[in-house]
Amino acid sequence: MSAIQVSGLVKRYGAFEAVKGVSFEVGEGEIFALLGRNGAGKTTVVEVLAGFQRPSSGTVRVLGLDPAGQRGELRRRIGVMVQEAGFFPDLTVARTVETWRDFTAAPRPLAEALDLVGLAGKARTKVRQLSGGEKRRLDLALATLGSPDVLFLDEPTTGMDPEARRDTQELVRSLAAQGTTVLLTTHYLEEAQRLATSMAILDAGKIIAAGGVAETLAAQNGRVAFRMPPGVDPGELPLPVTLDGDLAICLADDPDLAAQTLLSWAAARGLRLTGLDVRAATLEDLFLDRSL
Ligand SMILES: Nc1ncnc2c1ncn2[C@@H]1O[C@H](COP(=O)(O)OP(=O)(O)OP(=O)(O)O)[C@@H](O)[C@H]1O
Repeated sequence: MSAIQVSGLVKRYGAFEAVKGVSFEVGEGEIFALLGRNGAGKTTVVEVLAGFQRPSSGTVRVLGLDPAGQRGELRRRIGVMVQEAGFFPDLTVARTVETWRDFTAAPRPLAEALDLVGLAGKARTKVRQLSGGEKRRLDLALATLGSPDVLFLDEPTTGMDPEARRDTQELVRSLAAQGTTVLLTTHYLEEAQRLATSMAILDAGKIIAAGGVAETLAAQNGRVAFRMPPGVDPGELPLPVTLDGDLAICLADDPDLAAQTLLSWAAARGLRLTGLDVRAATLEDLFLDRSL
């Protein structure tokens, strides 16, 4: 059974339709990334799934439950990390976690909760003295306190330094390996590519691309870029290119083969292709292609 099912979800704020008929499913233990630029509707979808907002129409199920109608039951089984956590600034990190433990069924011990997110050394620090990235980590400690079956992470690594981001990604991966289903939103396409098994790209409230990350990328063209040798007309090249200044860009489903073809062509003419850059498709390419 899918852990998350979204079918024809519409969410209106007054006359404004923020989510316009979105459908997707997330399997148990899967990491699913919801991508999209600012205002695409990602947070709205998470809020509906977590039971903070009612859908205007459409059906949403999390662990087979209706988040709006069965919120109490669902709350024990999900963890939510939202973009702006409402901490008490004068409580210490330890007190904050202890307070949350009181409201959580079968919570992790305090030390384990802090250790999990790398905040063990900050137990006695007041929340208002934490950096932005440390606050995100505290938020993650609270979201994972009850070892939830489904974890919603809205931009979990925003504001974190590269090391904390890596640690958080590692934690998300290990939680998923233990069976937790994770739905995350992110602006970092590289993060989605590294973590998620499937994804959907939202644009202005609609899904414009969705599927398995590996399959979607395999269907996307890779890219060969190089500086145009002086005096060469693009029409002379063995493969079609587009020009960006003197940078020639060739899109190809097999970029290694395209690079070989171009290099052989250049070698036969005694030319060099400087600045040669060959790479497989990334989510970034897909995102730029689809949101034009
Ligand atoms: N409570 C609300 N009332 C009115 N409009 C809202 C409300 N919440 C969100 N919106 C609008 O709905 C749209 C989607 O917002 P949402 O926060 O879901 O986007 P997002 O993809 O999460 O963006 P970001 O990446 O900036 O967090 C935006 O245009 C936003 O202004």
